[in-house]
Amino acid sequence: MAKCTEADALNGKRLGFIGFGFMAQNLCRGFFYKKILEADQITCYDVNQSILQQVVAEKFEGIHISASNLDLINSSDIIVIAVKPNIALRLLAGLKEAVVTSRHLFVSICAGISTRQIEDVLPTNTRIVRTMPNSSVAVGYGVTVTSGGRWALPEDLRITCRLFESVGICLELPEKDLNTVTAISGSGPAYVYTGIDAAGDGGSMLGLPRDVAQKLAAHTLIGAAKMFLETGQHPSALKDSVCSPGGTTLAGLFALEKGGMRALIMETIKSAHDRAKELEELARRGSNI
Ligand SMILES: NC(=O)C1=CN([C@@H]2O[C@H](COP(=O)(O)OP(=O)(O)OC[C@H]3O[C@@H](n4cnc5c(N)ncnc54)[C@H](OP(=O)(O)O)[C@@H]3O)[C@@H](O)[C@H]2O)C=CC1
Ligand SMILES: O=C(O)[C@@H]1CCC=N1
Repeated sequence: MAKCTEADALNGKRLGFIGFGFMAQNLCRGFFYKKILEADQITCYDVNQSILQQVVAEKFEGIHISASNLDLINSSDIIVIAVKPNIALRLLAGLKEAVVTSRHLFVSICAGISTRQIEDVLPTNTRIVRTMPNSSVAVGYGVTVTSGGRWALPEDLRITCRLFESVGICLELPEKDLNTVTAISGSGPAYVYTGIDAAGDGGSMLGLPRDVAQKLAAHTLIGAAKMFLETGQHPSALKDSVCSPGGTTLAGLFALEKGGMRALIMETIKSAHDRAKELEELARRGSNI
């Protein structure tokens, strides 16, 4: 598991987003927040031009808006593919050959789609890095995993990691693991939000203001995660240290175990992984169902 750092890898690079929906905006917000790129270095294109103009004016002043994906590629060095998986391959296959040149690096954030699928629709030798970031990049606490395609150079992985490391942690793993990563950290924020929401309901049921209960739950998550990461102790040992004999925690854990929490989390990850694999096949057909 390689961790990447490269201080000046992004100097002067121009970054373009194909698709400027939730995730592209999260990334852009993170890059702005961490001041990793100047607004002038970023270009975006989205089919929803009027919404795009409004979003850029309100949140990302100074970034460029392209008139088409072709224009965007012409004016960018690093192209982030940020459309839905079922759209990506057909969109890329529709690009004229001459538009994609050896100076371009394509960075896909699409769930399920393999580097081989992208390579197959772009000119031979096109450099591609597949990534799986998560939405927390927006606040600088993202988790991203990268994997290089057949023609990606070590420098391409360094640049990509530099980019994503600026908005969280970034690891490089073999591509065979990317669907599992998607199921854990890519989709993970949604599981966590559901847990915070449920804690809000539980607290509220007992008379605590819902927002207070949600905040307690969120900070408890941050604290427990930091304890695990910083002490290096096994999660079971940390759990045991909270459980006083005959106390409240074991009473709560008993309810969790009866409800099948462990199996449920494992099943959740397996289901999301299996869906990522399905997306690979669906992308081939240009379908999402
Ligand atoms: N959301 C997340 O937390 C994460 C998402 N991802 C991946 O990121 C990608 C984008 O997801 P997300 O941001 O959630 O999706 P969104 O639907 O919010 O964003 C995609 C955007 O691309 C637009 N679009 C559609 N066709 C084109 C086109 N031909 N050219 C340019 N833009 C186009 C869409 O418009 P329209 O809506 O009109 O179709 C939409 O605005 C997906 O592949 C997903 O797997 C990865 C990690 C986390
Ligand atoms: O739900 C999805 O398919 C995308 C990929 C990971 C997070 N959102």
